[in-house]
Amino acid sequence: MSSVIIQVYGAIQRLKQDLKNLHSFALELSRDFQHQCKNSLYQVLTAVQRIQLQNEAMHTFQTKAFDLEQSLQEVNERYQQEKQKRKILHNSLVELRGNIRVHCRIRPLLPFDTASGHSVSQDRHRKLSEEVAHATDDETVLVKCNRPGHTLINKTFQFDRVYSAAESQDTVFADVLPLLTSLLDGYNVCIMAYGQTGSGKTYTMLGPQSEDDVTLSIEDEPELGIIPRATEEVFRIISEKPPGSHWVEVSVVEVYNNEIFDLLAKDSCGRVFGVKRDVVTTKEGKSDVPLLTYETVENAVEFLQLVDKGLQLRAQHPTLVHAHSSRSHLVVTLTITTKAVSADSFAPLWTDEQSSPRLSKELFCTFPQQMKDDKLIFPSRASSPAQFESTEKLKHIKTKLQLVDLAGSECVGMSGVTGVALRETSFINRSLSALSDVLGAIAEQRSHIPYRNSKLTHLLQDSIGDYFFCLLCNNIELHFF
Ligand SMILES: Nc1ncnc2c1ncn2[C@@H]1O[C@H](COP(=O)(O)OP(=O)(O)OP(=O)(O)O)[C@@H](O)[C@H]1O
Repeated sequence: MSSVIIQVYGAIQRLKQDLKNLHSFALELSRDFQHQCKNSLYQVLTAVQRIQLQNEAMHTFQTKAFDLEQSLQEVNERYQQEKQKRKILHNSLVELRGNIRVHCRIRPLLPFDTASGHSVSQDRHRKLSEEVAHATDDETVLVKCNRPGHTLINKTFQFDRVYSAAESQDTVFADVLPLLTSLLDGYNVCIMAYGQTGSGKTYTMLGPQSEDDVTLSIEDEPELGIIPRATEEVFRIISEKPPGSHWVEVSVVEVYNNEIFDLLAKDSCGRVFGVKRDVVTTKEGKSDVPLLTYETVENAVEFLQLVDKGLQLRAQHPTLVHAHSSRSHLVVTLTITTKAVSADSFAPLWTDEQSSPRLSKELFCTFPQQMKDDKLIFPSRASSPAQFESTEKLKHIKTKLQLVDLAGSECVGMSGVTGVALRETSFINRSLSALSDVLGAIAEQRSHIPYRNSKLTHLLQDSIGDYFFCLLCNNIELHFF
């Protein structure tokens, strides 16, 4: 019996020991578990805290981004408003100076003016070697009219600006520059050189002409004229606009004996040859030359190469005064197409109040019919930019820059021309006279402007109607007095 009790007691002791072991194992387990839970909880809490911090940072960032976006929008709106104001001010300034402006350039006395090769009389030799016209200030030219059998008369003529013989191509171009900004603002612009044969029209518009290759930039040839300089400037302005928003097409024509010749038309071998074209008025009242060749150009170099090709075909004949006289009017047209990004991207620049007739400008007209000291009023017309003629539906707006090197005017009686040359001279003088009529009609604000009286004025109709800038070139002789 006692051995049974002992066995039971032993079993109870072992069970106790097992229970004790189990208990301490359970304790250990629970301690581990608690520790792990604590760790996980800590990690979860840290992660939550991090997320909270990130959320806060995100929120701050979002608020800042929103603020920045708003101020960017405000700045952008202010920039657009300032841009509109700049356009208004710029174009008002251009208008205040006059939609039609006539500047006079006197060219220096050159060696060939007195060269013995000239078949001129002794009397003319004497007159040629003395300066008969000079600038008395930057708006006045004094001309000594000293004709055989007449008493010497000094006449003064006033222009918007007079350039003396010493003034550079740079100075002349500086006055043209603001018009190019207007061009990109949606106005058509016409810049032309008018004057007697040999007076420096081609030099002013293109630069010195050589038999060699065309000069391709102002760095290579500082004497470059208005045409290459204006093109460089147009491409410079375009480079500041969004890529692909503007493109430029070029046409080169000459008006010879009242006929229009396309100087960029190519034959089947790709060679350029002058093809006769006609000018018509479209149903929108614009001038257009059907089938005229337009070449797209990407930069001023490409443009000059094209113009150079066209120039090879231009009619030239020697006159008594000038061995390489251009006998045709050269019209280089840059058509700039602007992609309108939105309906209001070409919002009107003028309010009604602003478009009311502004300053009238007094000019002495310098064209043959008005040379007899007539004082004409050239009002500043409140012309609308070309874009206004487009409806909102249109996606593209076209503006034209027409650069014109007119044929030399000659006094038929004094130049001694005969035959073909006489015919050329008579056509040249008739078209210049038609140009004078058009400008007179615009100046007097007549309801009918006789653009169609000559192919030259018909061709230039759109640009003369907006901004017209004429450079009256003078050499030492002024035959038309
Ligand atoms: N401001 C100037 N400075 C230096 N040379 C000039 C200037 N103006 C003109 N010349 C030179 O005078 C000559 C005649 O000039 P240009 O060919 O430009 O005359 P034009 O008016 O175009 O003549 P035409 O009507 O007969 O073609 C050229 O040799 C030209 O280089």
